Amino acid sequence: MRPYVYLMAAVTVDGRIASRTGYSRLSCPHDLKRLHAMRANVDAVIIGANTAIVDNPRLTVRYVEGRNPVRVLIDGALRVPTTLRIFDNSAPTIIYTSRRAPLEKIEELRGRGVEVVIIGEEKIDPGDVLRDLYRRNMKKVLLEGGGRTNWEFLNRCLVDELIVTITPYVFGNGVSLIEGEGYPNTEETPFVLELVSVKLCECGREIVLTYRLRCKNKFTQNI
Ligand SMILES: NC(=O)C1=CN([C@@H]2O[C@H](COP(=O)(O)OP(=O)(O)OC[C@H]3O[C@@H](n4cnc5c(N)ncnc54)[C@H](O)[C@@H]3O)[C@@H](O)[C@H]2O)C=CC1
Ligand SMILES: Nc1nc(O)c(N)c(N[C@@H]2O[C@H](COP(=O)(O)O)[C@@H](O)[C@H]2O)n1
Repeated sequence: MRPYVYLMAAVTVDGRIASRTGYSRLSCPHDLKRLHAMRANVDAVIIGANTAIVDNPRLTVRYVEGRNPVRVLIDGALRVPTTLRIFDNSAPTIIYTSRRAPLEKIEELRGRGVEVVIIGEEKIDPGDVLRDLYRRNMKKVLLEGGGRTNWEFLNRCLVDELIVTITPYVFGNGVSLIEGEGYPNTEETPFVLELVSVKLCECGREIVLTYRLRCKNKFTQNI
């Protein structure tokens, strides 16, 4: 068993979530409210190491009323600095890392109340992460990027709903919503996307697309 997985992001018209310099503040105030309402609705928010390093996010609920989700970081090499805001104790934080992680860093973080879970030899299987979160009674989680982490989950059919806000910008380069090895055509994807809704954002210049993902039978993960 695993939690239901939402993937939420703001993209430019050319599908980038960040520019080549790492700039990613694409959401307007209403879109941020939507993001924070989603955070308040889920049990955990998951990010990858680059997002943690580049954005130094809080991952708390601030623009709506609601409780903070558990913050989950996936960092195979445990290369994030220990000074990040997600280690500030304003909400629980769990790190999933591998046996490659430096022991001193693990000890330091554990000493500061961060839960460090060693899972895997090098690469972390996102299915293992979801199974572990489910065992901790987490039934709904939000994947908040970045592109590489999105690919790791999506490529294994581990995303149930995709909520993407298209914002009125173009970067021409940078980080894509999904950053992976890619698919050669529209047939060879492990999933299909079913359109659920198209909404104009309250700010007036953005479009919010919601898709449900259906995993093609032969790719269904047995978790
Ligand atoms: N506009 C938006 O909505 C958002 C934009 N961003 C932007 O995305 C950018 C970062 O994206 P990316 O560079 O693609 O990196 P990322 O944030 O997806 O992190 C990738 C890293 O996470 C770790 N990781 C992820 N999955 C792993 C696994 N299965 N096993 C082991 N380690 C794993 C690895 O260290 C990997 O290099 C940032 O600039 C950030 O600002 C991030 C979230 C939302
Ligand atoms: N939905 C969305 N829209 C954007 O424009 C974004 N830049 C992001 N980024 C995500 O939000 C995190 C920042 O969170 P805090 O404000 O620090 O709580 C960032 O790290 C990305 O995960 N998302």
